[in-house]
Amino acid sequence: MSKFTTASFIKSKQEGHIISMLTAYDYSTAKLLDEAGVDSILVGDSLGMVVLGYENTLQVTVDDIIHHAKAVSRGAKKALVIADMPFLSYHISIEDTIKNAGRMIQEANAHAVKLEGGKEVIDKVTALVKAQIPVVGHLGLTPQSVNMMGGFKVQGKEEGQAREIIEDAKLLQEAGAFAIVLECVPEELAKIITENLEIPTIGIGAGKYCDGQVLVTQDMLGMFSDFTPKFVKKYCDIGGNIKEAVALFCEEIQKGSFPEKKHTFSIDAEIIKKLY
Ligand SMILES: Nc1nc(=O)c2c([nH]1)NC[C@@H]1CN(c3ccc(C(=O)N[C@@H](CCC(=O)O)C(=O)O)cc3)CN21
Ligand SMILES: CC(C)C(=O)C(=O)O
Ligand SMILES: [Mg+2]
Repeated sequence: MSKFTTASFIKSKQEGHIISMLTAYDYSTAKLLDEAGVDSILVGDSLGMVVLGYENTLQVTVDDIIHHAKAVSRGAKKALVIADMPFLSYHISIEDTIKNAGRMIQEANAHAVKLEGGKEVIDKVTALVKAQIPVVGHLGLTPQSVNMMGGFKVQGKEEGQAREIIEDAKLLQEAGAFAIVLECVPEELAKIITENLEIPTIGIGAGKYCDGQVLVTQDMLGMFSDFTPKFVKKYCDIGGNIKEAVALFCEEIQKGSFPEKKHTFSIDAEIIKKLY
């Protein structure tokens, strides 16, 4: 069991602790995030873009998420592990939804699942909670709807759409979600939603009033350069460090300065003589 639980989410909101969440797709990254003290790790379907090189998240499968969530769960000792439900894994039927989410818990050891959408997924959220599977909602820019939204664009700038997001957030809370990710919505709208809810909001491109913040780890470490959303802050330049290190390796093996004596193994000279 994780040290940071679904109950810790609600408690954090009540006590003013800002919930930290970052993505991970592998064991060693999860271990680093966990050791650094992150509250929660999301095995996001951004996996498709960051790790698998797809153009969007639509090709990611349940098996993909399970494969990576298994590795993440082994590396996360304290953090709460959330598995993203991929495109079409919770749209067809309630039965399929519970089976797919159940696999995230049973096979991958995730503690909770996240799914995108508001009123259109409420029946699925209710069924999952009834099946004892904790659910995180996701509103605003929902990348699995990229073909409906016509791109990755900020959501909720018009009154009607803003009201819809506020309403969807309330519905998700009523259905039993324990947190809601708000992606790419205006800061003042995220403030209203956060004030209206008892469950915490976790923002990504949603400003400072949310109860928690989430980023894609490769974005904040400077390891992903296909695009950089406005909401990303680069906390370091691991990508630059990797390029420098790799260039140095290539140069040193040409020059013969790597490997050195200390990187090699020895053998008795008598044996070598016999081998010639
Ligand atoms: N590496 C990575 N980071 C993410 O945050 C992320 C993913 N991948 N994949 C899944 C979704 C896709 N996301 C995205 C992708 C692009 C923009 C983007 O380019 N937005 C523009 C325009 C916003 C507007 O003005 O409407 C921006 O400037 O931020 C935003 C979110 C967020 N998620
Ligand atoms: C950006 C976060 C919230 C996400 O859904 C993902 O990484 O897939
Ligand atoms: Mg996602």
